[in-house]
Amino acid sequence: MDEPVLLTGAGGRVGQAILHGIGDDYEWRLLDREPLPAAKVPDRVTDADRYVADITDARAVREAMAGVGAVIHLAGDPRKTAPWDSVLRNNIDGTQVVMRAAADAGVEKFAFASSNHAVGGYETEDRTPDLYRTDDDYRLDGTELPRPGNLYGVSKATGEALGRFYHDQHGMSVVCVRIGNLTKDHPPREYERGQAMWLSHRDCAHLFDRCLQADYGYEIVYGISNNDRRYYSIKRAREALGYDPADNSANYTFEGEPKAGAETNEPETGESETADAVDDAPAEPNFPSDPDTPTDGA
Ligand SMILES: NC(=O)C1=CN([C@@H]2O[C@H](COP(=O)(O)OP(=O)(O)OC[C@H]3O[C@@H](n4cnc5c(N)ncnc54)[C@H](O)[C@@H]3O)[C@@H](O)[C@H]2O)C=CC1
Ligand SMILES: O=C1O[C@H](COP(=O)(O)O)[C@@H](O)[C@H](O)[C@H]1O
Repeated sequence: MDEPVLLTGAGGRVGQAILHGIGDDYEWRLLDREPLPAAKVPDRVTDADRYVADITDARAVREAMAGVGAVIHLAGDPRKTAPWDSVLRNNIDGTQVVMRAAADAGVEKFAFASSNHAVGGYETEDRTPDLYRTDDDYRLDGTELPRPGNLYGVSKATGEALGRFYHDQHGMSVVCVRIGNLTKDHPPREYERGQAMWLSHRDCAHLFDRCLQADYGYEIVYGISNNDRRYYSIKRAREALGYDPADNSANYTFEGEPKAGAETNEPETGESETADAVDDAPAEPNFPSDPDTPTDGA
């Protein structure tokens, strides 16, 4: 794969998990609408490779895209309660701008941060909470139709469809990663659903590394760790990308503490400035809420 790799939304939680894991392995171009403090930027990235821009600004995105070999596209509104105005602008329009610029620039590989919320509607009343438990064998595997449970999920399903279009019409390799629930050092505490879809930081970095390295056409995969308790299959991620996750939420108690004797090998990342910065990331990031627009089904 040709470098550099453009990482949009580089300053956020997922972006920082990726940079903390594989920040030294690629030549990066980082784009975020917020300026990134030095602690969030790998040493080798020069000022010229840092873009403060909004992804809906087509001219700025085209400039950042020039000469890029691959894209990891994370920028957007990550809130499951996000109103339509925001997901329309940041997640749908923004994703189209980035994908179009990538296709026009001849980018080889494009990894899109989709979400579990693109298929949240499968978590019906009769399936839950059993679905979140080890002895339930129901699995979504990425071949099912999207079934969003909120407007944020609709925007992610739309991003997946845009990816299909840019693959079919322009030949760009596109992988849509339906990310589960990313948390650092331990699975979400006291949250069955979150523990079933946990994605550890190092598995996140490894998964997006595989998105940059593997050969594929168009794929939808689930981005979760190797959790015993899960309702998303990671078979396709293993087969198409060579994903080989290291972590498993079963090695932690319901409260998120490592179980005695279990291999809780998600390394403590507290020593890293970059990781500390991630930990401090706001749970509800920088998006104004708009009471006049619907947030159906949050
Ligand atoms: N954190 C998680 O567990 C999950 C995240 N995702 C997706 O992964 C992506 C990243 O999520 P997080 O890192 O958690 O979110 P975050 O809010 O921590 O990071 C998003 C970053 O994108 C930037 N950004 C937002 N809108 C932008 C725009 N219009 N132009 C330029 N930059 C913009 C923000 O400044 C921020 O640095 C999102 O697309 C989200 O929907 C999907 C599933 C789970
Ligand atoms: O798409 C996303 O999903 C995760 C997990 O969803 P939740 O319903 O369990 O909170 C969420 O944490 C993240 O912010 C969001 O972007």
